Amino acid sequence: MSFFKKLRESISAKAEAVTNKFREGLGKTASAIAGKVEELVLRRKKIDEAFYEELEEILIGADVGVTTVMRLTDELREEVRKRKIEDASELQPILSEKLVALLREGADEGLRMAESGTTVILFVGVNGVGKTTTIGKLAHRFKSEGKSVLMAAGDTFRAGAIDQLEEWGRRVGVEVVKQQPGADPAAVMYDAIRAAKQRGVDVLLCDTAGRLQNKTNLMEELNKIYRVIQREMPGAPHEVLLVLDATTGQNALSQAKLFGEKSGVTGIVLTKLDSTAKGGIVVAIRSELKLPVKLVGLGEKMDDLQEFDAEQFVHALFAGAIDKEAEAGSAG
Ligand SMILES: Nc1nc2c(ncn2[C@@H]2O[C@H](COP(=O)(O)OP(=O)(O)OP(=O)(O)O)[C@@H](O)[C@H]2O)c(=O)[nH]1
Repeated sequence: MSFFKKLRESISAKAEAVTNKFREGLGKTASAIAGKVEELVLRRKKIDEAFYEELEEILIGADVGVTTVMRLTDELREEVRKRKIEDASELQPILSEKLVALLREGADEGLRMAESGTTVILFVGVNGVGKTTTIGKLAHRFKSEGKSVLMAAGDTFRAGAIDQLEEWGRRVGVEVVKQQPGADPAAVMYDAIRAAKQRGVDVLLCDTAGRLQNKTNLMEELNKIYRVIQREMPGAPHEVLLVLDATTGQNALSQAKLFGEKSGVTGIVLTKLDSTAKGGIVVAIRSELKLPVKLVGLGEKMDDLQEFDAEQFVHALFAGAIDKEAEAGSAG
């Protein structure tokens, strides 16, 4: 059975609404990757060196990252040799198969939740990447699953950050633990953990500051927050999620390297995938950082946050080709 067929069957078993979200949100990246690959296949027809070169350009242009692209095309060459393929049109399903495999590598899918008591999730990342929005969306998600949620306004540095979180709190009906602007964020976390324990809250979502002007201070501040949370609630934080803006492309990758080394990041949230044609950055993050992409932002609305799913992602990218194959299949 062709990989597209298998993928289509696996996807159709998943919730249709989620599939549509991925398809809508990834439209720009799909044109930049699958759209161009399709055009290349039609134009070149045969798989030769020039074909691979153009394919590499397309993938690099969509921010898949040079190292990952080289790895992918090496794997493709080997597969093409093994299967004795000459016709370029047979390559699309193999490319998507390789992408799914790569995105799944060592993947620890889904958020890690506490076995009992409060799950604490700490969000880190530079200003403007979408941290507050992600926390608001996730609070909404947990609430709609019937969980009790509390948010901690740990960004005491940026004017307006506390208000912004409170605004989300009002919108989704979740309380925010806060102190005055300029207060010690670790003290906010202390209060928040105490409140979460007292009230038996299911999930505590913690915002942090993202100024990068002084890296050492930021890392020290994050470490202090981490230590307070750990001391007050052994086993927490259950996740430290680094929020990255997909529209910043390779810059997101360097932010991840910067944060990853020192702040105990356990996973990535990639926001604004809907606003970029360079969603290939997901693949680069997965393959170059060995960090799982746990959540993706696919729009500005409350329910535009999805758990990352390698199959959904690749299916959304190649949806056009997959639909065509399905039509051809049903016609024949
Ligand atoms: N299109 C789109 N926009 C998003 C997404 N996530 C966040 N945004 C927008 O990105 C902008 C910045 O989001 P914030 O949540 O304020 O960013 P932040 O990281 O909290 O910023 P600081 O509080 O300065 O650290 C807002 O206009 C959001 O609406 C997404 O998935 N898609």
